[in-house]
Amino acid sequence: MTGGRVRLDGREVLAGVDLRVEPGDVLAVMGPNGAGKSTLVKALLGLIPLSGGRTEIYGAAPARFRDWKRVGYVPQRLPMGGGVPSTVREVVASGRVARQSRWRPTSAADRAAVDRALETVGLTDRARDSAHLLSGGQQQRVLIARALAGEPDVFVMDEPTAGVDAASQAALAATLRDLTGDAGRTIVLVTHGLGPMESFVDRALVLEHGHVVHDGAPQTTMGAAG
Ligand SMILES: Nc1ncnc2c1ncn2[C@@H]1O[C@H](COP(=O)(O)OP(=O)(O)OP(=O)(O)O)[C@@H](O)[C@H]1O
Repeated sequence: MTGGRVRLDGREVLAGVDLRVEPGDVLAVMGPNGAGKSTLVKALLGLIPLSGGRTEIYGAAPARFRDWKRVGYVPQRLPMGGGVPSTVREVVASGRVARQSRWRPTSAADRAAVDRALETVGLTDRARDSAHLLSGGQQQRVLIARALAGEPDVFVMDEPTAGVDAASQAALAATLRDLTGDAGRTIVLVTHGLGPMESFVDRALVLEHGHVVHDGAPQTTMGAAG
């Protein structure tokens, strides 16, 4: 993103953000409530239009980007679709859609990836339940599993551990740590505290009032989970 600006309801929410995420970066986006963190990650993916500046994903403007299987997005909460209630497994399997085509519908590899993702977040035994009937923290784990199932190169996660209990946070941190390092995945995650992720997050971007006030090594005060 270069000079990224976003206006919402006449207010400048992102005030000219420059951010370059390199392959293999593990970046935490931090800052107080309302600083623009969610807006930033949505704008990076083209989910919110910029009012100034530009952003590219693997060299393409979001509207022209086609290779969505490379990107796994974890939104802040499960979108409440108005249609037929989906099971946990169906939501997780939707993370494979960008890998499928009319000519190559669900394969054994897809099913195995969904099984692995469910297992990783500890929801194998809830696979047939309606996702909307799960608790908030469980729904968060469903969204994480959906991104994992897609086996993307880059994960963009908006407060993945919000509302998730300590044991599940530690499990998620271990999963993310395995995706970094030699596995080479790129992670951009919004969080209020690094908590168990402190050992592998190598860069923190701190926003205040839509401005970047820090971009570099995480500072010790950022460790506390929040
Ligand atoms: N759709 C919208 N319309 C108008 N204003 C919005 C909209 N979405 C967000 N905002 C405003 O933009 C600002 C930044 O919101 P954003 O959700 O990006 O903050 P955040 O840093 O992610 O906060 P939090 O830590 O509470 O999740 C807030 O003041 C919010 O009220």
